Amino acid sequence: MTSFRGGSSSGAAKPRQHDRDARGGRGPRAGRPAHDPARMAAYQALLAVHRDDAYANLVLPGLLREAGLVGRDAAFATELTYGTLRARGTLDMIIASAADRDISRIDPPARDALRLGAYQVLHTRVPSHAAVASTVDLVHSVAPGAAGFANAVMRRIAERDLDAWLAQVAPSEQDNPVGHLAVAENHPEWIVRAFREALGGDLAETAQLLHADNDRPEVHLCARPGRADAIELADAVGGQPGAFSPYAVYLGGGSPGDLVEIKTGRAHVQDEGSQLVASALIDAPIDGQDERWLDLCAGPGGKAGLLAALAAQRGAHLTAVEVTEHRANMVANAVRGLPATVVCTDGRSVGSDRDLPEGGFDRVLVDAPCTGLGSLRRRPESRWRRQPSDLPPLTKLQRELITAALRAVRPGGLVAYVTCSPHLVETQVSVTEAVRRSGLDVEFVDARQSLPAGMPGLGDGPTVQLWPHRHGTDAMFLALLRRKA
Ligand SMILES: C[S@@+](CC[C@H](N)C(=O)[O-])C[C@H]1O[C@@H](n2cnc3c(N)ncnc32)[C@H](O)[C@@H]1O
Repeated sequence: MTSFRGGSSSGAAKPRQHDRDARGGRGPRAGRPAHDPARMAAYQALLAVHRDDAYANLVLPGLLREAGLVGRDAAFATELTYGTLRARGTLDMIIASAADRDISRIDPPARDALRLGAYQVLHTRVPSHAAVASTVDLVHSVAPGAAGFANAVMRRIAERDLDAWLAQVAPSEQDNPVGHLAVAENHPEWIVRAFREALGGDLAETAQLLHADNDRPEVHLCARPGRADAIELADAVGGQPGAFSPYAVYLGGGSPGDLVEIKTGRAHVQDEGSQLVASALIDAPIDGQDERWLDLCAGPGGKAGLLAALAAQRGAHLTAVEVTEHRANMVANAVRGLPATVVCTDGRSVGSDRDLPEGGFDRVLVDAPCTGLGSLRRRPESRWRRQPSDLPPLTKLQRELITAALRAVRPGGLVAYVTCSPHLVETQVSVTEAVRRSGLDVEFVDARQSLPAGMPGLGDGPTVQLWPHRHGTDAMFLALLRRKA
């Protein structure tokens, strides 16, 4: 049932942003061989993230496999990798203070090894002497000339606990409460300011959010409507049905990729918040025809998979648009066997692409490219990679895609604008500006009405902001718009 229309990959993957870590970084074998596969796997993951702009969640499974790490060793390597990446900014301040030099003046291989070592000393139950010795061994292996330096720095770090270091390197709580919180909770200050603003200025709640960002999130599955039932799926995988989405299952442990339910397309991995905002578009009432659904930014296909499964149940058809070819292929996989057409084109070409006629759709999802600040807990490195300068090009694209969606939907139809970011500039500002500039007659629909009855913490409407610390979901934003004429 699924068809695919290919196109150019005009919006090719964004160019890599090389930070100063890109200058170097060595794998093992430069000096003494390492005898600690778990720490070496974590080190190599850090190296790939900092030198090659890799994503830890993509690169680590392969490193664990190559090293033959399973069970507790794999869990330890994972904890070291994710924890070190999350805490990087604060660890760097502590390392710089202990080394008495700017972090940029420490060679990348030694720097990553020290980050791993400092994380163990300050955040884990690994005894300090073991953390110091294993770090020096690691530096011997990857940057032999820096072993003495690493030994001295690690010993200095191990002289104090985390609170004592925070008192030394963080701004004082009285003078700069946001700066203090940022260092104590391992987030860049500009992100803490943005979160606080989105939470109405409530610093105590912001602290809860930052804390939730630092917790290892559960894996959520989506039981595909018509193919699986959430309660049966939860039983089958040893998980729990979700608190809010009727399709959600919280996976207790294990690797989701190994589950037969995933391999056979009965379920897919998807944060519960993503399930809620996608299904809210379909559950909101509209008058008249309701068969032509459009997902304007579909790659890699999580929401398209859910929408296409719902389309199969409700006699609708999904057009799933994605600008990059490799992501369009992922969408095609996600909707295989379901009533969907995948179109590889720019979503802004509504009216000029034959697959995207003006007024040709009853429901349109715009899950726009964004900073992803709402899923920091799932992407440990991204909080230190993102910059405020990412916002202007993203918000421009967001507004253009919303405008395209408003042109694609028929009068009376609905558009859902979704971001995986709570940054007000990407949420409220993008959507109100796009509506204002569109010149079309558009009204905001109360999105809370399309979420499960009794769901707490949804604010005053009409838009909805989900939160990790309130709902256990990623911080997804949802605005529902009805085109009146
Ligand atoms: C936030 S992601 C969408 C996630 C997706 N809805 C899901 O649930 O898996 C945004 C997607 O929009 C794509 N994109 C970026 N610019 C686009 C454009 N001009 N037209 C269509 N897709 C675009 C990106 O390549 C990316 O795959």
